[in-house]
Amino acid sequence: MTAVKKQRIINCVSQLPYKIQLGESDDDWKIKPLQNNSALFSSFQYLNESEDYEQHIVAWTGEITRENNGVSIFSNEDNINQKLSNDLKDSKIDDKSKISKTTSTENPTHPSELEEDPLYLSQSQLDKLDESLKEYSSDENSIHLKVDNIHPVWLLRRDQNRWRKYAENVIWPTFHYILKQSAEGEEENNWWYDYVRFNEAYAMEISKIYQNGDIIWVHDYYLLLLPQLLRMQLNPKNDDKNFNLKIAYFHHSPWPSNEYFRCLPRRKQILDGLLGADRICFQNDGFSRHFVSSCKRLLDSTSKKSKNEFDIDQYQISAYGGDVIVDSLPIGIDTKVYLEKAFDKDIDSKVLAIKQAYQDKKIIIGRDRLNEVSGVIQKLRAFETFLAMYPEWRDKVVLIQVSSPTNNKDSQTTIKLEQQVNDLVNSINVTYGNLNFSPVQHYYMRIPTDVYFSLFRSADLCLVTTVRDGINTTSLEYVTIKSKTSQFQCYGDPLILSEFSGSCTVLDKAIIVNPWDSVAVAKSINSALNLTVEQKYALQEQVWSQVPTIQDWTDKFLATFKTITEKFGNDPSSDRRITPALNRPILLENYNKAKRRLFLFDYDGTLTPIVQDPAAAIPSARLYSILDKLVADPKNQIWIISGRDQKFLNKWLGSRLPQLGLSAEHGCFIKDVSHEGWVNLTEKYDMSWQEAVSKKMEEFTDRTPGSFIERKKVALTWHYRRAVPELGEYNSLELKNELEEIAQKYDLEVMEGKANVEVRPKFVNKGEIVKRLVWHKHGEQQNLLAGPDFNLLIDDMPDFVLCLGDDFTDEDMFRQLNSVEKTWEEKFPTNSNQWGNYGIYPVTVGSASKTTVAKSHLTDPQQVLDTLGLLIGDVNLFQSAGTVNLDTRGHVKNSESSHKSEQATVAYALRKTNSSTSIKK
Ligand SMILES: O=P(O)(O)OC[C@H]1O[C@H](O[C@H]2O[C@H](CO)[C@@H](O)[C@H](O)[C@H]2O)[C@H](O)[C@@H](O)[C@@H]1O
Ligand SMILES: [Mg+2]
Repeated sequence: MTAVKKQRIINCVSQLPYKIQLGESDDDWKIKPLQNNSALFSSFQYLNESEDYEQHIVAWTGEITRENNGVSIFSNEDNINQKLSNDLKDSKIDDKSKISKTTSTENPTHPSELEEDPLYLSQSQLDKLDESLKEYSSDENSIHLKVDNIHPVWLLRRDQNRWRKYAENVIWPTFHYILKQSAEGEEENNWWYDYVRFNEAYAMEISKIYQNGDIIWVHDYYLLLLPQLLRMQLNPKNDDKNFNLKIAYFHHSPWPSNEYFRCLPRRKQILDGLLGADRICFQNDGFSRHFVSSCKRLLDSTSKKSKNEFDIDQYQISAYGGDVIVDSLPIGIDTKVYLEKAFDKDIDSKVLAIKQAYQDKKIIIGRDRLNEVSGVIQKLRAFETFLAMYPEWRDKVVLIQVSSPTNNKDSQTTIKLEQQVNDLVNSINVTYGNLNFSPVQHYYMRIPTDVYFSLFRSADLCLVTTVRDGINTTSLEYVTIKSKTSQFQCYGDPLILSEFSGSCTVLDKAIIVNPWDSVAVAKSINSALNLTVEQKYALQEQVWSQVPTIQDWTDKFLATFKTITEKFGNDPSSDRRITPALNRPILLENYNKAKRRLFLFDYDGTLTPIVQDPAAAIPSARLYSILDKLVADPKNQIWIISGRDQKFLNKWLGSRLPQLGLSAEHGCFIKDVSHEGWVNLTEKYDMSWQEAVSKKMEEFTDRTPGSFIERKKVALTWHYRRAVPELGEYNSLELKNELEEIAQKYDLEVMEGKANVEVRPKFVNKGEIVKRLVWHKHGEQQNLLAGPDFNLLIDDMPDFVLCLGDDFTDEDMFRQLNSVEKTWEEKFPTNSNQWGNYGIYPVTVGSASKTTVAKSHLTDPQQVLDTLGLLIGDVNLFQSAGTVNLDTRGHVKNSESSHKSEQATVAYALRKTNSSTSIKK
């Protein structure tokens, strides 16, 4: 019997669940488990043990450190943890000398030492580390997370935490409603380029292991560009119909309202990056709604709401018909493991120690990261208010607050926050404490899990006052631990939970508070501490039933994803092809190698952004400068193929740049490169239709305030951008229907443009123009009255065609180019280039989910100009994501910086060998 093939899942997370350090010798790798992100890691563990799945994990190694003068960063942390453990064990926790001041971590391996050490690892060291990691991660006997298939992402540049900067300094604050004073300065640009590289490095690693049918599951805000990059990297070969790229994304953090999200300068690239996924899932429906509204506002998407199989709201986001599913599913925890681990004998003795230390006192526990949104300040203020409002509790309640440092612990903001916390703690302890007792015990450190469990078990109340988070697993863990009876009566002690915490949408039966209202929180603390045993138990029963398990979360997520991919996969009416972003590095390589380049540009919405008034959509200085450079290269032929009339195109383009070829009114008129005369291709056509169409349009203009008619030589355009949107849209459909009747009579085409309806003769269109321009001897004068020359040899025609357009009328150009490519494949099968194609790029300008026959997309005119700037050498490759080959240090492969870095590695190794030989001597 053949074994059933397991479904492969490639889980992509920002960092491996391990910390890596290089010891004294060159191959002495030390690996330790990472403490945070335990909920997600439990899901990995679950999948690793599953019989149905074969899991692969792709993750960055995190900052690899060196042992500093024999002092391990691990031993330092262990020392700190040991200190708190000892405090608890020795019942010294209320020793005045320790509690009056905040305990904080001191870290002897300061990051600056790492900055100066660019970690020049030799290939053999890397191989050894790879091996050690694989051994460590799959070690059956160890207690850390076991992962059978681990694929580390190497990024070993100087200042390794550069890879975190954009995510942590720009995205994270915005997602948590913290607006930093920031501009698109050079520093932020560099962070962005690193962010793009970080995502690129993942795409590369995944492309090495990807097999058709795999589920790729991307996690959180470090990897927002990855879904789209994967669509670019993992394109089907030769339009393989069985190719089935399945990408799911889960967002662990909050998603902000559009008002905040749109402050991000790279907002469109971010949305576009994410929309490469088939499904985008959030912690709760509020976040999903924010995301949908960002797509609507920024990408002109529409959305349809329905329910999924678990009765959860889901949105089908469509921009011009393409679909991405957006929904929510709050993450859970491994309750079984918590219940096992928190109740072992060792922890019993620690609980006993704490209980004895606070024999006659109620214990309130708080455990948060120390950052601007965890609400530690709000908690302390509320506790202070509580002691002021309820004097009867003074000396009878202790708040043990454990605040763990974040990666940003050395930032000015965190230092200031730490100072504020210290001041508040001291002020409360001075006001309400005495010689023997301080009501607030603050520990600024990471604590080991046994201490964490013992504190939770000892607590009479847990206080979570976060002002914003994705989901607060601390509250889930607390409720879980309180669900078990034990000798220390820890069952059912209540939880006070902030209404701004993501978990409050899950644990809505907990005691919910507004952390900004310290009086209300103080009252809730008082009521919670006064609950009778029966009340506590009743409350606990309800809250406990709401805790989601990680197993359930994983199963539900995958089940829903299966339904989504199967439903769309089998539904013939659904066209959910997501158009990959244009692969800019390959385009650049192709451009540089090409000898005969043809550019076919639409104008409005492609070279200039759409604006209210058509007369105001004039070329920018940047566009002129790009066109100047493009036309100056004799290999290039540039054509603007637009719906605009000759007058407009002449005025703004032709008179300034006579080298441009122009086509006006959707193919009705044409003017050759470097010539002045126009030819009217509709000259012999009966124009009596104009009267009937104009009359109809006038009728609708009267009915639609703000609308107007643009009269060109041949085509007529009815614009409604300045009308009330709903009325404009509604009347445009009506008008279109009525015009169709006239169109049949005169053989016209009625086109729905961007907030317009246009009419022109059917036999001319942009595609016809493109056909004659491609089937033409490159560089030679056009015979404007003759058609395409199908007898040409491939070497006479362009070997690079970049066609850009944004709306429906441009699809004719793309369709034509696709057909040219097909014909060339048949006619000239041996003449394809090194990438196996003919250098033809039909590119739509708009979102990834737009329905189009183009092969790739660019988001907007700004990205169009960036791409053209890239070709003429004005723009850096990392202005926006492409897909680039990177070396292990994060340099573009074969680039100058990559070579320099390689040389430096060799020089470093040599220096090391020399110095060790001279010491030996
Ligand atoms: O083929 P194109 O070059 O893209 O031209 C298509 C139409 O573009 C113009 O209208 C559109 O752009 C205006 C300016 O941004 C905007 O106000 C309007 O709502 C859009 O529909 C132009 O006015 C038309 O003549 C072109 O046919
Ligand atoms: Mg356009």
